[in-house]
Amino acid sequence: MGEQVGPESNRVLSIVVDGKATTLTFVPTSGSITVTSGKKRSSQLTARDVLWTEVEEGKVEFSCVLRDSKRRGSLVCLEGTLGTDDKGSASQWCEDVLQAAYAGVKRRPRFNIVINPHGGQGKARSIWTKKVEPIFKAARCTYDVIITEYSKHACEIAKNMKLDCYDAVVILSGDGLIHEIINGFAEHEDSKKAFAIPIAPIPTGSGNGTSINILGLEDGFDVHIASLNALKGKPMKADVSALTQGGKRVLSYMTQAVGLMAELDVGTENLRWMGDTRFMVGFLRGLIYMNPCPITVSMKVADQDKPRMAAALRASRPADLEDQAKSASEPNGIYQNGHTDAPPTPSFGGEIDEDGWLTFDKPFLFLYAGKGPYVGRDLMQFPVSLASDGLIDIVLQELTSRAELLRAIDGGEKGTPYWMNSSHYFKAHAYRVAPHSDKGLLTVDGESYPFEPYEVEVLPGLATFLSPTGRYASDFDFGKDRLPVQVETKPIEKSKEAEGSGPFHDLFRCCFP
Ligand SMILES: Nc1ncnc2c1ncn2[C@@H]1O[C@H](COP(=O)(O)OP(=O)(O)OP(=O)(O)O)[C@@H](O)[C@H]1O
Repeated sequence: MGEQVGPESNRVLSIVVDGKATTLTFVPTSGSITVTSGKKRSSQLTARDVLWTEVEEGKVEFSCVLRDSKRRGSLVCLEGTLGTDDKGSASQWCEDVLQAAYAGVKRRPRFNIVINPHGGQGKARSIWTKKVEPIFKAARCTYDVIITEYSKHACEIAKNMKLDCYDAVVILSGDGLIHEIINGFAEHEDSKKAFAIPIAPIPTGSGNGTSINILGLEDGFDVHIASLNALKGKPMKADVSALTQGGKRVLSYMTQAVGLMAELDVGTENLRWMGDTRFMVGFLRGLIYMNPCPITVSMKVADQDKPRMAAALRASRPADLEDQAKSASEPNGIYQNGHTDAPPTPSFGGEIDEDGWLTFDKPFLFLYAGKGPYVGRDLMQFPVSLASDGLIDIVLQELTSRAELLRAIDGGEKGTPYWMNSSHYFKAHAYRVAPHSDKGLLTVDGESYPFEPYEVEVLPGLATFLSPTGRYASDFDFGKDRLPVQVETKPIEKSKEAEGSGPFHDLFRCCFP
C-alpha cells in the first residue's frame, strides 16, 4: 500500500474501478480523503462522510455521502478490485478509515425508522426507498421500519417501543411526527430510558424546523446529509415544554403559537402541496387582516436584554471562546441551570407581581414561544435559543405597521427580526396565557389546540436529538456592534420552576426519580 513511513504519513489505496486505476488517499491527521481516478482529481471528502469500506475476496468497496458543487449530498459507492496492494495492507487501510469515520460513534447502529407517508408533499415513502435506505444499507446498519397508518400512530409506536433494540429513532416526517414520538416517550413505562434514545429527523415534512435547527439552513432539507447525521451525530439534550390546558398535559418540544403565527400554519393546511411556501402565503395573508390577538400573558422571566442574550449565544459557541474545553463543559454559557444575571424589569407596559411574574394585558399581533432558532426555512424566530438552558424563548410581537413587518421578511432566515423594537423577546422558566375571547388559534408544535387558557413549564434537557455538533445549528446575524463587550455572569435567584417545584416537575420526578 504505497510508501508508508509512519502513522502520520498519508495512506494510499490503489484499486481498479471499471478498468480505471483509482487511488484513495487518506490523511490520518486531518481525516481527509482524496479519490483520484486516472489523472483527474475527482473528489475530496472527510472520513466523517464515509459510510463503509472493506475488502472481500479481492473486491474493495468504498461508500460515502459526497457533496456536489452546490453542496447537496448524494450517495457514492465505489466497487473495484485490488490494484498493487496486497489484501492485508488494503484491509488495514479500510480499518484505519473506518476508525476515523466512526470515531466516537457506534458502527452499524440499530435504528427504529418511523415514516409518515402523509407529511409534507407525501413523498416520504419513496425518499426512504430511493435515498435513505441505500445509505443505511451501505453503512451496514440494522433497522426496523414502520409506516404510520393514522394520526397519532407514532405516539403508540413510541409508547410501546422496545428500548434495548435501538440506538436511535430515525423519523422521516416533518415536526408533527417528532411531537408525537416525544409524547409517546412520556407515556412509555420507562420514560427516562425512552427519552435517552436519540431522535434523528430526516426532513420529509413541510416546515422541517427540527431538521433545520439540527443541520442548519443549508443542509436542513437534505435527506442525504440528514441520513449521515443519523449515523454520525452527537447526542444533544434538548429542553421540552410541558403545556397544561384544561387539566390535560401535552409535551411541546418546539413551538407554541397564538395569533398570526398560528393562523399561518393552521390556516394553510389546504396548501400543503406548496411545501413550506404555504407559511409565507399564510404570513402575507395575516398581514392583510392584522387581527389583534386578545390574550393576557404572564411569564417568569429570566432575561429580556437582547444584546446580552445574543452575547450569551455567542459565548456558547466553541469558536468564540478562548478556552474551547470550557465550552464543552458549559454548553449553555450563562444560562446553564437556569441562572442569569437579568432581573426581570417591566417593559412596554408589563407589570411584575411579588413572585416575579411579568404580566401583559394588551393586544399583540402574535405570541410565539419555542425552542430552536428556526421555525422554518424563512424564519429564524428564536435566534438566541439554546438547546438545554432550561428556558423557553418567547416573542411578543406588538401591533405595528405592515411596512415594518414586511421589511422583517427580508433577513428573517438570518434572525434579523430579533432586533426589531416592536418584537419583544424573553427567556422564561414558565409562562401562562389567558385568551379574552373564544375566537383565536393556538398551535402546539404546529398542531391545532383549543384557544383556551394554558400554562407552560420547561422540563430541562428531557429529549435527546442527534446533531453534527451536539448544538443547534444557526447562522444568526449577531449584529456584532450591538453586543455588549463582556457578558456578566452573576447568577440571580433560581425560579421555583427551575428548581423543579411545578406540577410537571412533580410528575416527572415520579417518572425520573
Ligand atoms: N398515515 C397517516 N394518515 C394521516 N395522517 C397521518 C398519518 N401518519 C401521520 N399523520 C399525521 O400527519 C401530520 C403531519 O405530519 P408531519 O409533521 O410529519 O408533516 P408536516 O405537517 O407536513 O410537516 P411540518 O410539521 O414540518 O410542517 C401529523 O399530525 C401526523 O399525525
